[in-house]
Amino acid sequence: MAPTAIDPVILDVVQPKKDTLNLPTESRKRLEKAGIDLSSGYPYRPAKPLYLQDVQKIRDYHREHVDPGARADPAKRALFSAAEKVVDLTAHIGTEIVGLQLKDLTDQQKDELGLLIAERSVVFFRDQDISPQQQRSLGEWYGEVEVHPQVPQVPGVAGVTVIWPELQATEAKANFRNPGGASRWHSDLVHERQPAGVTHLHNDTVPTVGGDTLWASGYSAYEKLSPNFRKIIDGKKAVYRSAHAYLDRDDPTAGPKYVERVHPLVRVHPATGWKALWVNRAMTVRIVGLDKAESDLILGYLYDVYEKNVDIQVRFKWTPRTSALWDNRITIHNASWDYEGSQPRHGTRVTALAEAPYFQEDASSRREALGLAVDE
Ligand SMILES: O=C(O)CCC(=O)C(=O)O
Ligand SMILES: [Fe+2]
Repeated sequence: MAPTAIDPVILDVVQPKKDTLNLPTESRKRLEKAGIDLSSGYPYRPAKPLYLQDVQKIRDYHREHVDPGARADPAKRALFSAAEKVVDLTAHIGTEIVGLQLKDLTDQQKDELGLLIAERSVVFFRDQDISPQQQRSLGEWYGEVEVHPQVPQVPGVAGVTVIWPELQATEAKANFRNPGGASRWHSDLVHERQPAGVTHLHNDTVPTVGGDTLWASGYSAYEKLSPNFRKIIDGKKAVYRSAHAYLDRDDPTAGPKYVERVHPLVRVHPATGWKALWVNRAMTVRIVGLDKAESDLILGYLYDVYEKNVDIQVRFKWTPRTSALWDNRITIHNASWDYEGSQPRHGTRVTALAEAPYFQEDASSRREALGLAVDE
């Protein structure tokens, strides 16, 4: 049966507006240097699949995931000895590496970087000379590179998505009071059977003022909870839903529906073995086994702990050609839209999918593992 009522948001996504925006000069130069064909419009926007049933089938099977960070030298000698400087940006989260080009990392350094990202949650590299193709190759090291059914992509390089807030604002209204999109606390691709691990965003053009991105630590959010409260949520599961909605082939008049998936509320990172709170306000629907009112109350509290404790967050000021690599298993993030589209911001992004989230009762917390004071 043909759909009779299609949500305009979906229509926008499947029927691209062609080239109404100017690609920022430095972004264009980078893409042209990489041999990207811009002649048929930019970005490339996949139109299918459009139906929930089709999207649900994508990657709905088990894949082995061996985490590169889990086999790395814990001292990260190859990475650290080659870097000019390694600077922690806050005590809990965020490290900047100076003097290395991501495209030139050895296999050993890539493993060690995987472990550093797992420990520090997000790692930054400024002044990178990296093509979308090199970005995808690096992403493949950390897991299967996700190819999104709807999100705009770099033409000819499947799996490299385009993060261009100006473009996104043309699809879903954004304004100062309701910026929407990535400008709210979230984590990427939670609806996948094996959700996002390492995501690498390379911003080639950024505003001179504003457009920062914030990350918060899921390890530390978990450790902000009392030991008794941790016992309540340990082992619980929740329903997570996709950022994008799709038409239901069996019920096309019902409006857009999300892909939903059940995962643990607290998960363990395979490289560090530490427990992390894994919720986000944008995409967690409910805790399985609780009444809605109970679930809403607990989730609301967990979001607050995660979003409001500034000591477990990092706020990063971008400069052009900076790469950020973060681990979605242990963080939430939020892109500030304070510049309100007044200046261009453009980047390319690759996400590596990781293991199916798991919980392990006897796993430690980060503070326990680091020998810091706990439970006070
Ligand atoms: O634009 C940003 O800083 C982050 C956007 C985002 O949420 C993402 O790339 O997953
Ligand atoms: Fe995101």
